Amino acid sequence: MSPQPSSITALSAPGKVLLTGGYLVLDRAYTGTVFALDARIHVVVQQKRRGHRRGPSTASADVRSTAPSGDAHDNKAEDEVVEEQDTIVVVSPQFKDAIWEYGVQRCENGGGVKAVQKSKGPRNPFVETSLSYALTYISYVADSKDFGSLTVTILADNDYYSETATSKDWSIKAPSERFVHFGVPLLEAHKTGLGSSAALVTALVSALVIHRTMQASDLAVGRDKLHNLAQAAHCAAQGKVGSGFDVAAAVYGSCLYKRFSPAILESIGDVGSSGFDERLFAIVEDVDPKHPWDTECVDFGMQLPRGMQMVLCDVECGSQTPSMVKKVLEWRKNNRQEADILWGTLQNNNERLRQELKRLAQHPDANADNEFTEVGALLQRTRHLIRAMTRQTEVPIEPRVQTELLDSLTEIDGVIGGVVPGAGGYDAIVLLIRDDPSVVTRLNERLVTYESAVEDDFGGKIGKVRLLGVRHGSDGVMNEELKQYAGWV
Ligand SMILES: Nc1ncnc2c1ncn2[C@@H]1O[C@H](COP(=O)(O)OP(=O)(O)OP(=O)(O)O)[C@@H](O)[C@H]1O
Ligand SMILES: C[C@@](O)(CCOP(=O)(O)O)CC(=O)O
Repeated sequence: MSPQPSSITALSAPGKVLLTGGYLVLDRAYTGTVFALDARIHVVVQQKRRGHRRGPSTASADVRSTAPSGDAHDNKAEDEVVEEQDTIVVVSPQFKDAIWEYGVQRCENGGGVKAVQKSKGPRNPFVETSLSYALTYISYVADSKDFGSLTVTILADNDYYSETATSKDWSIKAPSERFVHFGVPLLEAHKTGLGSSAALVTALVSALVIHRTMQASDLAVGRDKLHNLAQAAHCAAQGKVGSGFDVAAAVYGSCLYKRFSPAILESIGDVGSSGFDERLFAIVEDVDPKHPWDTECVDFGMQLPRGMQMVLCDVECGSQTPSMVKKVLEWRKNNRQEADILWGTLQNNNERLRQELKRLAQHPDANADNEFTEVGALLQRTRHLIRAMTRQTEVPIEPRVQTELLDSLTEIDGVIGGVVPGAGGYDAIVLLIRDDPSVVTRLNERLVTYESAVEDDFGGKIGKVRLLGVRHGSDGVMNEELKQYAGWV
């Protein structure tokens, strides 16, 4: 029997592209311009069973989170709890064998609520941590330890992953279907770098919190809390505190982003540690006077100027962002004077570019010739400075194969300019173009025969270059209608 509509909650959150401010945005002294995309990750939460917990009281069903794993007595205690447990089944039906089943463990001494994987197969840290964080917060604010059993379905728009034979086939056979099958396990799918984990964590924690503690209509007022919860869960799952621009875009949409002070999340501790639920509550509700949230998302929901569009080109490769970040930051530490000049000049130029985009968006008539000349010049200058950063840090931020690609595409009539977004490297590039189908046609024509002809300065290679279908989206997390999931949920 299908559940009643009121027992289903569906939300989605967008992917991102950091147009400017890569590396700079890790430091609060600088900013990043982040655009949300129309590629979104959807999460549908279905209530399977509510309020049926039998047997011992909640307190006696608590699990000792600090128990050594080999302890026979504690394993027995865990087994007993498993019988009582609510179960959460998470499925990502577009991928092979992408199903994770979790038991819900209530930890003692305010350790929170832990999602413990019961099914075999690889773990999914982003799903697992989002469940633990959201359930801990919900159980603290709702004063309820009873979640019932849930089924969670994750559906992602196509462009988060490179095409597979199955997804190509599927798109040809059913062109009007929003979601496709990829025919491979998730771990074998090549990500295109659009921020799937941030969109997933944001949509998942938001869907669970709304499902249990809010009305869908409360989304706008609850947005800051959902942001704080998603940042905390995303950092924990990644095992590091990044700048968080990807989560901010997933929550608020396109914006000028200034990061939060890392100290806000540094002493949260692990799920299960004593007092975790209070610490998480203080972070989500922003009530720690020593560490107030100081994220700045200015002009959120900002639009591109009328007549302009943004496209991305997948280069079928992918970069090792953490090692690149480590190297750039190390260089900056050891070359502070040079770095400050470069960082300052880049920030200045990026800010001018943002202001120009804003001016054009607010005054559509200011671009009478439809050429966006100043935007093109500012993008070229940003690239020039990024290439200086590449040379000085010896990190492939705009490696030669990407310079060649960007130069070649910028020559095309209607292409305003482009950059390697975010951390750069061999990830998808971003182009700003005139919003005219003929420009996309010309781009596709160039890409069909495009082959790199230079030797890369870092030994990198780009594969088949392909225009992704993704465009600027601007909106952050939002409620969704159920009918679009027919056949999947
Ligand atoms: N459809 C999905 N279903 C379940 N988990 C997913 C899905 N898509 C992504 N994930 C989770 O997110 C992880 C990928 O996140 P990661 O941060 O490495 O990449 P990204 O966010 O797509 O790209 P980038 O960080 O380069 O912008 C996957 O390993 C998986 O744990
Ligand atoms: C290098 C950095 O500034 C941007 C990384 O962007 P992306 O994941 O390549 O889109 C890191 C960060 O901001 O967390």
